[in-house]
Amino acid sequence: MSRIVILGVGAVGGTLAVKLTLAGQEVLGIARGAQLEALRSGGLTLLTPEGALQAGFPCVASPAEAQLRADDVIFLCVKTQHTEAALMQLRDAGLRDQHVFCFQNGVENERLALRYFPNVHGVTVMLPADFVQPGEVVCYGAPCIGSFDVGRYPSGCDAADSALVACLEAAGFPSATRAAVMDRKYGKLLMNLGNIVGAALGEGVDSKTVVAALKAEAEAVFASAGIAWSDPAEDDDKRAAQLKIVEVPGVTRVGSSTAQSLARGAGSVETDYLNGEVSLLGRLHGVATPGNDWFTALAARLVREGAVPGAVTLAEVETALGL
Ligand SMILES: NC(=O)C1=CN([C@@H]2O[C@H](COP(=O)(O)OP(=O)(O)OC[C@H]3O[C@@H](n4cnc5c(N)ncnc54)[C@H](OP(=O)(O)O)[C@@H]3O)[C@@H](O)[C@H]2O)C=CC1
Ligand SMILES: CC(C)(CO)C(=O)C(=O)O
Repeated sequence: MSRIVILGVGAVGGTLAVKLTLAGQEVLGIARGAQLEALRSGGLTLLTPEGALQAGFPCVASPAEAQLRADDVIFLCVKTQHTEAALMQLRDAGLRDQHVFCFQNGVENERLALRYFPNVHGVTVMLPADFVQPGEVVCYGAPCIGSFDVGRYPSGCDAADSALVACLEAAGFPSATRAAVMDRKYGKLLMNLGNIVGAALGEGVDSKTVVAALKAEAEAVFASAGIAWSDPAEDDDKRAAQLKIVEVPGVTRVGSSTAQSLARGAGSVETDYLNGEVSLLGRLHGVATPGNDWFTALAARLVREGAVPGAVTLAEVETALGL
């Protein structure tokens, strides 16, 4: 397939860059900060349950330096709070009708992208990976590192989706086109409501009751809003069996992408577009979402205070949520 430009070479973008490069695909990374320096000097190392992989690929600091081509395919792999700025950079760099694939959680990225670009696709990302050290990503999925559903936004599938699925499969990611890809992304959003819970409490804490309360609010909101959703883990037994979270020897998993943002001191988290999406929909459709509201506010507080994962006690959460 033609050149793939990966905007955001972190956990998801970095994993894709290494696996696609090793499969012979032309890749250009767009990265920043210490990660850009590390990628330029030593490439990216991917630690997986089955051993380490390493790849070098060209990297630039912004879309303006990418010399975008008419047939480039863009992978958006930044967290949602960085999407608008990334889209502006792409537009200023001359992006027009090239296909943009949102390899991101939440359901807002595609809508943001479609305001500026006509060919936008959603991707459901099943790929548990940590990015904490520049130059290194750790993947915990086995026997496959990750899997994807791909489809046009808001719905449908086209030749670009099929070409991408073939390319992802050739790189070792079980993938499928899906005409209703956003149904899947709403289902994935339910899973991601627990991101901030694990980040706040720390990964070892039993937070099942808390997460179930957040999901129940979201399901009530989806029902009132008439939003269809499907569970990405349940309705495809074959692919579910292909990806389990397992240990990587010598490494302790940090946790969700939200926990990693706190651990890295990244200065922002994605919660406004995960739990905050539920709050927004609740307000639009007259459904109370006190648990998701509370965690969205908590996330902002944790960022403000420079907190690390595990800074909050279960007792504080249970009191706040009345559990
Ligand atoms: N990590 C995971 O296990 C999973 C993540 N996801 C989703 O995938 C998406 C990406 O997450 P993830 O890979 O974890 O994120 P990361 O924070 O690991 O990687 C994103 C990278 O993009 C960089 N970046 C942001 N804006 C720009 C820009 N304009 N130009 C260049 N670089 C930029 C960030 O830099 P900086 O750090 O300086 O902000 C960071 O290095 C999110 O929506 C997430 O929810 C989905 C499934 C699993
Ligand atoms: C499902 C999970 C938690 C995998 O790590 C994820 O999507 C994320 O980290 O954002």
